[in-house]
Amino acid sequence: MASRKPLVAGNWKLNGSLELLNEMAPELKAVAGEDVDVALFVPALLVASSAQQGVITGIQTVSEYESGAYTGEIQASLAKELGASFALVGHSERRHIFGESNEDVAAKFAMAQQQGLTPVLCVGETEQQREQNETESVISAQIDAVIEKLGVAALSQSVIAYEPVWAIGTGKTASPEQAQQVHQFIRAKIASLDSEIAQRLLILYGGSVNEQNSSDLFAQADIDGGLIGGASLKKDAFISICESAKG
Ligand SMILES: O=C(CO)COP(=O)(O)O
Repeated sequence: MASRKPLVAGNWKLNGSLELLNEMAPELKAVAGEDVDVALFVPALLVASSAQQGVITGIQTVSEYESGAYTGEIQASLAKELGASFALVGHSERRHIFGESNEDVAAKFAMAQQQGLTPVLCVGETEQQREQNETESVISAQIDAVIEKLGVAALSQSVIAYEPVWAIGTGKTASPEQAQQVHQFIRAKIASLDSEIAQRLLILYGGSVNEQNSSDLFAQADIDGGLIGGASLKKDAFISICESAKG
């Protein structure tokens, strides 16, 4: 079985500051190492500073357009040039607040990859969809949009983040068993198309991860780290979450 190096990534969303970045960067580099990769999805305007300080850096969204008359959009190629290595695509806040469809997300995934960024495809169901037993079909459709556009091989250069919408920013974490069940479903779904890609794929969990619950979540067989919102803005909490992902 392929061994997977855990990745813990902070998603600062529309929060944080240059000051916080300067304070956290040295400590994040110190905690990262052979046992865990640590990344930060900072607001776009902080990407250059974060990367210059040697932090593995991601951008929170990219435009599906390469360049041109699209005022306000974020150019994937420029994020790459400024030192980003990852791009979040399809975060539930982009899907639900900004109306991004599965097809939009697949287009952003394609553009990120085309420009040399590793896309982190966020998937997850709402509370209502879970209650109606639609979790697997919703997540399948979110992943299939990418596979239909680019083929399953595209997933070999990507990361998937399972973030149940009902667990984001609510303090209601999925239990380790609930999360593992969905992670296992995602890996099995991809394995049915390509087992090697599935074995190597990092699948992160996100949604109210904190320093109390991270160890149990990360101990699950198919959970390869986390995507951390609120707790990634608190230095000590975030460092302790990163530590807990080490074997
Ligand atoms: O959306 C998230 C990370 O992308 C999760 O946010 P919280 O950790 O604040 O629930």
